[in-house]
Amino acid sequence: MDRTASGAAMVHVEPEFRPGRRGGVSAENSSSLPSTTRLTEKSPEEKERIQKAMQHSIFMTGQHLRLDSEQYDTIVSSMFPVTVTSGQKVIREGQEGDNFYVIEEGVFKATKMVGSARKELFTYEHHGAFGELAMMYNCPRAATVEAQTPGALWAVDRSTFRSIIVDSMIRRREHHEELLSNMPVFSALTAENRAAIADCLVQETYEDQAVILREGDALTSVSKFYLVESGTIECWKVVNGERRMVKTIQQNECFGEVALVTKGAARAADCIAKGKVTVLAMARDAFERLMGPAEEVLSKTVAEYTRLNEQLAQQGSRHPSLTSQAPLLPENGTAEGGSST
Ligand SMILES: Nc1ncnc2c1ncn2[C@@H]1O[C@@H]2COP(=O)(O)O[C@H]2[C@H]1O
Repeated sequence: MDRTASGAAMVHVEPEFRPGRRGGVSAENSSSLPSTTRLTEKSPEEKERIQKAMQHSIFMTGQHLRLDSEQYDTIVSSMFPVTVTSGQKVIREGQEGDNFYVIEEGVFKATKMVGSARKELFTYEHHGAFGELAMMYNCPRAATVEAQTPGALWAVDRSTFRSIIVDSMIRRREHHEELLSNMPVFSALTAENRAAIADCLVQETYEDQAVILREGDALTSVSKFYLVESGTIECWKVVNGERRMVKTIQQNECFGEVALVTKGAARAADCIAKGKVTVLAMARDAFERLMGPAEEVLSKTVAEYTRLNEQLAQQGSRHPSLTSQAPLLPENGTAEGGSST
């Protein structure tokens, strides 16, 4: 095994698919992928290396593409390692795109011809990703990317990349539409409304005790509305100076609607993951744009919470069923806005 300048191990492979290199070939999701795609099970060590490499890519962390955990896993399974030598051109401007690359290690310089001179665009210092534009827009490579040191990359080929993204988007929409059809809050919506909502939902996962919303937090432009896909949310609220668990929210139910419906009110309760939780989050602007037809249902929910809170406030002592060991809230912010997978 070779070592790069910084001493990290590099795996030498040809820049092509390596079927079944480690473990079995995963059949999951493979039916809609090109026949050339090999989904290879990655070892825990490889997964860690890929995850580390992807963390530094805005594109791959989903801020750009909004990959959910399923899409992310499929991309990881289809990745194959590529090693390059110093001076090697990984991508040539003007050529047809072959692969999308995530940097594990190495320095790479992107340049472009401007007039008769080659202009430096960007230097990737051991992290980042490149090569997505030609894949997504079916256009020639917009720049040349050359290794400045020996490097290690993870690559996804063009047709796999395209079909994972396109196919995952379709499957994700269908999955979301099915979930929405089981959620009472969406019962008044038309199929078209639901399809539009399905497209803008982003899956987020939270570990046990993660604080998703915190009572008293003001709404911001990145505030969200949440649908519980799996798991349980505990809602805690200060009532008469005492912090109590006031509600549990389960699969197919929603939370975070009160502040959005009452426009500008602070979050009315802490919403905390009980065990591992998966939610579908809807951005505030999408909520305001798309949830109009659900206004009546949402207003009823808000009225029910108001009634419940009045009842709780009138209770002289703690109701046993409403109390339990209150989880300590971390000092700093909530998970809202930054924990999509
Ligand atoms: N008793 C309660 N009063 C108000 N909101 C509650 C209560 N119990 C649970 N919640 C949920 O907790 C969420 C916190 O954020 P929101 O106020 O936007 O919306 C709130 C409701 O979805």
